[in-house]
Amino acid sequence: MQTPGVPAIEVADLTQRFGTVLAVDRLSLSIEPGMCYGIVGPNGAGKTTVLTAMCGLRHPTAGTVRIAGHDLRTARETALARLGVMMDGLSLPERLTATEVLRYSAGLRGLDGGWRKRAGDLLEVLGLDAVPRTLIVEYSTGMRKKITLALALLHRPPILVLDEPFEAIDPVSAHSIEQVLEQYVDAGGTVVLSSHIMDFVERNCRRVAVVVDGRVLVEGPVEQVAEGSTLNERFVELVGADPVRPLEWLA
Ligand SMILES: Nc1ncnc2c1ncn2[C@@H]1O[C@H](COP(=O)(O)OP(=O)(O)OP(=O)(O)O)[C@@H](O)[C@H]1O
Repeated sequence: MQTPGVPAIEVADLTQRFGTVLAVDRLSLSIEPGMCYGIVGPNGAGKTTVLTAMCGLRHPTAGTVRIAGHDLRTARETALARLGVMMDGLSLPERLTATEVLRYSAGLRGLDGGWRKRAGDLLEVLGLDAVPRTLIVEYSTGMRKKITLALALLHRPPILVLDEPFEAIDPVSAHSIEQVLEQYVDAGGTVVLSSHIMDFVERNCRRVAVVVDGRVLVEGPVEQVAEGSTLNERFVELVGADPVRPLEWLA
């Protein structure tokens, strides 16, 4: 599915400033093809900002992003054609149903007729086939997340970039999504995702980067980063959690 030896995604010295805020600080990552790669970190650490730059949705202040060897600045179209993206805030055609939105996307991408079977399968496994007449504007947060995932997979890209794919997703749907991602990686696909669900990262990701204050604090195989603890325990240890002082008005 991808060229051996060429990283699926390579980020070098990525820096992102928002005014006086340094959201990402010379961050570098190299993600080999054919694995699920997790990016974890506390709120505001810079995970979404890194994924946004990986998808070419914002030009970073500095640094480079290569997708399958293609520099996003000089070969943007070729690079982005390899990606399926699930990010909050991506606009959707609100007055269409799920099937219509998938048909619209297939048309824009010039996909051959095989998209119909894939669209039907995706709607079924994501449980969106139960509401065929519902317009996107009427969707809940979790349903929007699911249709965005279906759109990300429809053209069978070799690389998926997913920002918090399980946020607002019910446990049954989360189980289905996990199985879809497993199949995708088993077939040679690369998944790069951010998540606060450490259990998922531990079960499914081969490597993980712990990002704090826009920098990579630790990176490596999940078992190595966890150092014999659970990833959750190790995360709290790494990030540092002070005990919450007693709030007298709660007593
Ligand atoms: N568009 C923006 N304008 C200004 N500041 C921003 C913008 N986007 C992000 N930031 C800031 O950049 C920093 C990193 O934010 P980011 O959303 O990347 O963190 P995150 O790790 O994804 O957090 P969370 O886990 O809460 O989703 C934060 O300080 C945030 O306030």
